[in-house]
Amino acid sequence: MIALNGQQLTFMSYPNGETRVDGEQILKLAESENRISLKYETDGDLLKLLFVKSFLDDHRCKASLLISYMPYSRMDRVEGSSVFTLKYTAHMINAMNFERVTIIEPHSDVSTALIHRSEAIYPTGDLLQHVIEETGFHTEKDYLFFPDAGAQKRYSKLGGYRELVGFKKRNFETGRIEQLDVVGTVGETGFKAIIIDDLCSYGGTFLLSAERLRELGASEVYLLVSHCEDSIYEGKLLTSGLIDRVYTTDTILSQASTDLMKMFPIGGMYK
Ligand SMILES: O=P(O)(O)OC[C@H]1O[C@H](OP(=O)(O)OP(=O)(O)O)[C@H](O)[C@@H]1O
Repeated sequence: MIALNGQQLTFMSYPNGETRVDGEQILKLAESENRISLKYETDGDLLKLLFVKSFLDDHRCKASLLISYMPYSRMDRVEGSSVFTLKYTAHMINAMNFERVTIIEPHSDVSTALIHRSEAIYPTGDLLQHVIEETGFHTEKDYLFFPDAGAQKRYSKLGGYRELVGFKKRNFETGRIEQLDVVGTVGETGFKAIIIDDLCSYGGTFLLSAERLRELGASEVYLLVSHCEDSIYEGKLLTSGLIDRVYTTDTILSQASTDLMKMFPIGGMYK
């Protein structure tokens, strides 16, 4: 999905699948300085972004870009036979020459290192306050849980909480999380835990996290994840009985289809 200055653009397709871009629609919304928002749904959105930005360039209109979820941000290194596709996605975005690129919670610093004139923003800090109020979380006796060192680093500015960190091993051939150990100890049992991370795909990471936290004595386990794919509904997390509620945003997810999920409209806020 592409929005220009807060208005979603519509695209038609030619019979062979090529995209028909309506220049009149773009020019009606265009100003001398423009904000393009990308809500990544398919790779085709990257091509649409190129068409819109190039058309604005031809009309001497400047544009900045907001990326709700940075596509390929997890492919931030070479792993086995997996290609470093984030690097090539960043090349594409750099070639479009935006004035400024703002990325909502990229998976790692590699995204902002590769994309020119970019910055990352982290709405999870604000959302955590909502979750704390809604769940009755006590900072003196309850815990935040980061499933891996990357999550702990990403949210290192969230000070003043008791923390537990996971150490996870993913099999890159199958994509499955094969092991997740908790680093740190807890005092009393019967505590609440909020798992915090950037992305939920099938939810395997959080299923194992919730299992470990319950074994340690957690009585309530919540998940706060900034980006959530619709594939969460195909995984076992929501039916496991191990998670009390999932809090996420609309940066990827289309809708919260169960009461177990709460979706904050962040993508809209940053349009
Ligand atoms: O729902 P799931 O399928 O479990 O995926 C979610 C996990 O995947 C991502 O990490 P990833 O394992 O890619 O992190 P890495 O950079 O440490 O490999 C993300 O940060 C979550 O931790």
